Amino acid sequence: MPVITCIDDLKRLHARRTPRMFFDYAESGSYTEQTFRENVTDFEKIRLRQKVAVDMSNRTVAGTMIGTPVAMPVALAPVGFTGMQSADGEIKAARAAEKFGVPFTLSTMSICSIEDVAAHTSAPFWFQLYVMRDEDFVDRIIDRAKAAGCSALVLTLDLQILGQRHKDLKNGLSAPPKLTLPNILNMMTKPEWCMGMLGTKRRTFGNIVGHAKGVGDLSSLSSWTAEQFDPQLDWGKVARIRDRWGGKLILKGVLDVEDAQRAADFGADAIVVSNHGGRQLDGALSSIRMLPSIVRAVKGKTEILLDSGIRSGQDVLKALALGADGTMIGRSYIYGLGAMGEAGVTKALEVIHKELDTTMALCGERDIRNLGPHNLLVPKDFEGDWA
Ligand SMILES: Cc1cc2nc3c(=O)[nH]c(=O)nc-3n(C[C@H](O)[C@H](O)[C@H](O)COP(=O)(O)O)c2cc1C
Ligand SMILES: O=C(O)C(=O)c1ccccc1
Repeated sequence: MPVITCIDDLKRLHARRTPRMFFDYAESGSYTEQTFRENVTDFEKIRLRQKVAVDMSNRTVAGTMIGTPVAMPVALAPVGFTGMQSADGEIKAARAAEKFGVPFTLSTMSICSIEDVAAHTSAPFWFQLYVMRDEDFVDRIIDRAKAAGCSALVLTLDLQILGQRHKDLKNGLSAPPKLTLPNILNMMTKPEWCMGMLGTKRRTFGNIVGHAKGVGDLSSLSSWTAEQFDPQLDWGKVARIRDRWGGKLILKGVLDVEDAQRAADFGADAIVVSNHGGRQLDGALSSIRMLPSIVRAVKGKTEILLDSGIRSGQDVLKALALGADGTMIGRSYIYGLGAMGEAGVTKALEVIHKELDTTMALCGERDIRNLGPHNLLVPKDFEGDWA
């Protein structure tokens, strides 16, 4: 068993143990990948203020997210195809999150269905909705999430049409994977993954296949998305979904001050400041750079979560100190899942928890709720002078 000390170790192991098409899918951003890269490099530009000779005993990084206690304010973000990174991946990730005491979010585009995940966990999870053209399907999946006891609906607003990720087209990404000769040869070098997949029946989109009529051919994600996702999604339709759901609502993919204000006025319990991990609008600014202006506009009116680019506890601390109430991680836990299944997701959470706790102590803080701009050194031009 290799020694894992950081998220990057999990990423290397993920690349080694999981078929190329699925690792590449996770590791891609859209088009030139500028936004994907800057999500990470912009975190590096923010520096931390060291404080010494401060009592650091009895520390806590525990908090709450949308009113529920959490071991740390870090939720697992919705990730499509999770069950292709490792057999039954959504169940593994949900179990790891439950044991750790953080929320798990199940994607509409998951391999394990809502019902499957609910049957294999006991903590309520969050359900992420993509709005399809088929309103009956949308109504039914909302009802299914309610029936499964999901504690929040995460409505994703930044992907009605897919940003192109070049590698997915070259690899012929699909679930189940297309058995071309290069794919078969590559899979033969990943024996543990193959054994897992042979041992499960869950190899395609469990929330959709068998539930939506006329789903068609799912092998090309971009044309499938264009056919199935509702391009007319607007605030009116968001209201219809809010009313049908009736529970806690989180609006995901907000990257603009006016949109954040709209979401807050709309009564969202939380927003996720996100550029979808750099997978959608290439050229958008990083989420962390957009955070301060959104905090100034809506702090206290709706809970502010942030994702895109978090690879460490230091990154979580920076987001909280800049005013986020909580964070979500996507790739950081997917690397763990692809590397070592459920144990790898647990490892990712342990790594981030330990880094967050240590970094908080070295900043001279004992309670995560006391973090603020006083802990940071932010370059004067960080937010940029954009017209
Ligand atoms: C492989 C992959 C699949 C994703 N699938 C979904 C999805 O199905 N629904 C969704 O709302 N967001 C999806 N996202 C976006 C994540 O929820 C999250 O916003 C993003 O991963 C955050 O960036 P990070 O990976 O740098 O942490 C996906 C991200 C990745 C990397
Ligand atoms: O890949 C993604 O980022 C994503 O959200 C998605 C969209 C459509 C189908 C599967 C995943």
